[in-house]
Amino acid sequence: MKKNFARAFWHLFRGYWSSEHKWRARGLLAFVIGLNFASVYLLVRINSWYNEFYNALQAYQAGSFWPLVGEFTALAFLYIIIAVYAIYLRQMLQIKWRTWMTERYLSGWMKHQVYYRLQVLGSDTDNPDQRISEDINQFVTLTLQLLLGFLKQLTTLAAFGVVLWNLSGALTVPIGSHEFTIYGYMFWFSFLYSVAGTFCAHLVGRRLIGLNFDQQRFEADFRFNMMRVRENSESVAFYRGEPAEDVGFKERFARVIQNYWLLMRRTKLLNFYVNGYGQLAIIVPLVLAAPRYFGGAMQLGGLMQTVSAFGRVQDALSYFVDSYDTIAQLAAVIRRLASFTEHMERAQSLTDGVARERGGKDALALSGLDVALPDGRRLMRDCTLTLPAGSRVLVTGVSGSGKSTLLRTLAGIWPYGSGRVTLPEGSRILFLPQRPYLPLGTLRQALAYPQTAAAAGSQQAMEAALHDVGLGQLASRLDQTDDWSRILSLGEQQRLAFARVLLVRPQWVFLDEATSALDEPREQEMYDLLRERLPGLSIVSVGHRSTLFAQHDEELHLAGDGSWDVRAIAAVADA
Ligand SMILES: Nc1ncnc2c1ncn2[C@@H]1O[C@H](COP(=O)(O)OP(=O)(O)OP(=O)(O)O)[C@@H](O)[C@H]1O
Repeated sequence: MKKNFARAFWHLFRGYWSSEHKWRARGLLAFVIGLNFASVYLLVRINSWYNEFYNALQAYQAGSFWPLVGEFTALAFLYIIIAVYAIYLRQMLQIKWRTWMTERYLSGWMKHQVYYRLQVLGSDTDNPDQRISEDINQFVTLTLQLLLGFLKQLTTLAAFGVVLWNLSGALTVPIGSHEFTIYGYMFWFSFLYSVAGTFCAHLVGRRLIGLNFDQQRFEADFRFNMMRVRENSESVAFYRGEPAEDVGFKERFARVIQNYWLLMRRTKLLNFYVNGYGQLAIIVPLVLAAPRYFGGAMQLGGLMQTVSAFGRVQDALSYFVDSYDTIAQLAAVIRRLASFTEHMERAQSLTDGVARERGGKDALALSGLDVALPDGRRLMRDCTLTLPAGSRVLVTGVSGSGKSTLLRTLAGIWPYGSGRVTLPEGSRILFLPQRPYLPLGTLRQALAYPQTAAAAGSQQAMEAALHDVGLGQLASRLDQTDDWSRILSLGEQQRLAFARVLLVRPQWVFLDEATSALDEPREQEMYDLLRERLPGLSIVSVGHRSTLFAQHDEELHLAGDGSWDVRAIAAVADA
């Protein structure tokens, strides 16, 4: 498990650091590490300044006062510059790394229609949006934070450990008739103090981890509940579901508040402890060093330097123990990202069972085509068929017989099956799903999709296309940005999709229940429009309505058990 985890981390980590940006990235990282070392060095210098300064005060050396204040100012100034840039440059590295990873994941998610295949594979529970936006950010931030933090605190511990050791001298403790000498006793005490202190903080604070986790969960539930209502506002309004929703809201919000009270109480306890511990940390080194001070082995300067060094060693040690929370967080992020990466790689490497090529002169040819489900069940078996240019074929069959899946196979987005699909060479092909997708943005962008607004056609062509499909009233709103999939009725959206066909001017069009929300006269108008404006257009439609027969010449019927047959529509009508 640990080995897998380390491998997963390495897999996610190494990409950027061995990419084309590796030298700049490594250089920047080395520079940031160097700045961190420099800041520790300056802290050591400031720490020994305490010694000189307080000794000068104790000896009433007025002449040393201003030079020492000047030295402190210079050291502090340098420290500020270094501390600020260490953070600024770390963030720069963070943003570069995140950009690189995000771009990689976005292109991986888009490549080979992985965003769709993940759904087909049933791996969509992974919330790709969250993985790509939040988890990558967290992975990068936490990794750098831990890596640089560890290095810095390790250096601090080593540097101030030595300072403290040198300052402590030896403490002789008489026990019975024996005398024990503890060398570097201040160092050992600071060590024990931090370990014991952090352990107690853990005892008091560990419940907070679970409580915080629950808090996030309850907040998310509450938010999700409101989002559901927003998304389904019309249904809720029709049902007059406000009282039921109100109960749901209150229940979920009560959980948020209840847990927050627990969180507050536990935080109060922890704050008592943390503040007490912090105050004690001021007095403990003084008490420990006092015997040497009063014994004359140490001057005021040494005492003050000891207090400061004690604080640094203690901070550094606490950092290691406190980091377990961050490590746990990073571990969770790595687990989520690793499983997402694995699913994505699996989806990418899923080879299409059906060979797809361009070549048939103007004709669409299927040879030995099997369309299957992920579990191996065949929806269509051994289909060999040639549809010449200008064909108008209606695919029929009972619900669930595989009509849409056949279209997916022809579109090359369905990986399960075998055989060969040969698409007409050099023809433009367009697939229209039942629910047209309208991207965010202006109506012009929605109309142009999947082309860009600039490539789709002139203002005139767009307006004409809207008029042709009976949406002339929208022509003046082409540049209006809105949530068009909410504003337009499903029937209007379907007509917009027909306007897209007029703009793309394909030679082949595949319609998957693309007129299901239109009334029959409108449906006929749309088919007539295609015939009139795009003569020679080949049409393959999926649909249930009997009126569709009149728009097609042939019927491809799927029986649902894998068998299929093609018949001329006239024959169907005569029968
Ligand atoms: N991603 C998937 N994973 C597993 N099975 C699926 C998946 N998508 C579709 N199916 C199954 O494939 C079968 C055919 O579905 P398809 O949508 O092609 O049918 P259809 O003939 O178009 O139905 P309808 O007329 O109801 O639209 C159904 O039994 C469906 O449950």
